[in-house]
Amino acid sequence: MSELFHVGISGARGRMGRAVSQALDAREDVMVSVRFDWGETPDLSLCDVVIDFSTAEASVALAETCAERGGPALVIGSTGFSPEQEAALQAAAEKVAIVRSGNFSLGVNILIGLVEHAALRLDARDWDIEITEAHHRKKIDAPSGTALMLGEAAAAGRGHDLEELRSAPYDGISDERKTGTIGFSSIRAGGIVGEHTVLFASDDEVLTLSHSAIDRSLFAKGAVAAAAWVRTRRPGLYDMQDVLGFRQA
Ligand SMILES: NC(=O)C1=CN([C@@H]2O[C@H](COP(=O)(O)OP(=O)(O)OC[C@H]3O[C@@H](n4cnc5c(N)ncnc54)[C@H](OP(=O)(O)O)[C@@H]3O)[C@@H](O)[C@H]2O)C=CC1
Ligand SMILES: O=C(O)C1=N[C@H](C(=O)O)C[C@H](O)C1
Repeated sequence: MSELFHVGISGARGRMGRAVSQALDAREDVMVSVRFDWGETPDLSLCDVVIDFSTAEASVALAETCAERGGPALVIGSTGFSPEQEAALQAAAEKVAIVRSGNFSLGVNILIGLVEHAALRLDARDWDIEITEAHHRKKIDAPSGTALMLGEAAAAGRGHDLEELRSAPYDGISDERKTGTIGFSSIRAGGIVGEHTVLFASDDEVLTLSHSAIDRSLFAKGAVAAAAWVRTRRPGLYDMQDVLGFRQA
């Protein structure tokens, strides 16, 4: 049996925190040493790794604390980071190992590769890209973290950063859409767990790639796998592509 390790859960009373707790219960090699939410000060010395699904602001504060004290390692699932907050995570990762992903599912991480490949093959002079995502009414950030990762993969396929190709949100009267740009559309309704569709559209045909999350335990299991992987890593900012071995050094 593998060596026992100690995990903290940040955002423990939230939807994902509770799912992570259940996923950890199913493992014999893990002990949950700390659970915390907003306003609570955890004893981080009790953890080898913290799994964090809270808010962007809380995740940055936690990463900075872990960087200052040289650990524990982190798995960050929160979404909705500003560019400044992304830079702060990057800086913290110089001192502590962090896996950060907007989606811990295997299917989405395979979809990322498919989208990059399709964007490379489908000429930007003919093919627009539109990413649609649907989530439950309680989700506060849009586009979702997953949609942004898919947008980054599409842009990378075309040799650009997302911000260079991103089309403006649609609302009221606007200019015509520039061919080959990447747009985002969001739905917030009911209890939808997570739906993502990447649509490639030319004047003649439409190619659709999509992923549906059936239960959020899916994300929790992926985050626990990331925790087992990251606890022995050197400082750095990693993602699920690293954990799954999809990105070789
Ligand atoms: N990467 C992925 O695969 C997935 C990512 N997510 C993302 O994870 C995040 C959480 O989602 P979800 O669980 O649905 O949200 P919830 O609102 O259900 O849970 C968030 C939790 O974080 C807690 N929290 C707030 N501030 C802090 C803090 N400073 N320190 C510790 N905990 C804090 C909240 O506590 P309190 O209620 O006391 O404020 C709450 O318990 C979102 O950003 C979401 O987009 C969600 C699913 C999958
Ligand atoms: O908030 C959620 O619920 C989800 N958030 C993640 C995102 O922003 O992409 C992942 C998943 O789709 C569920």
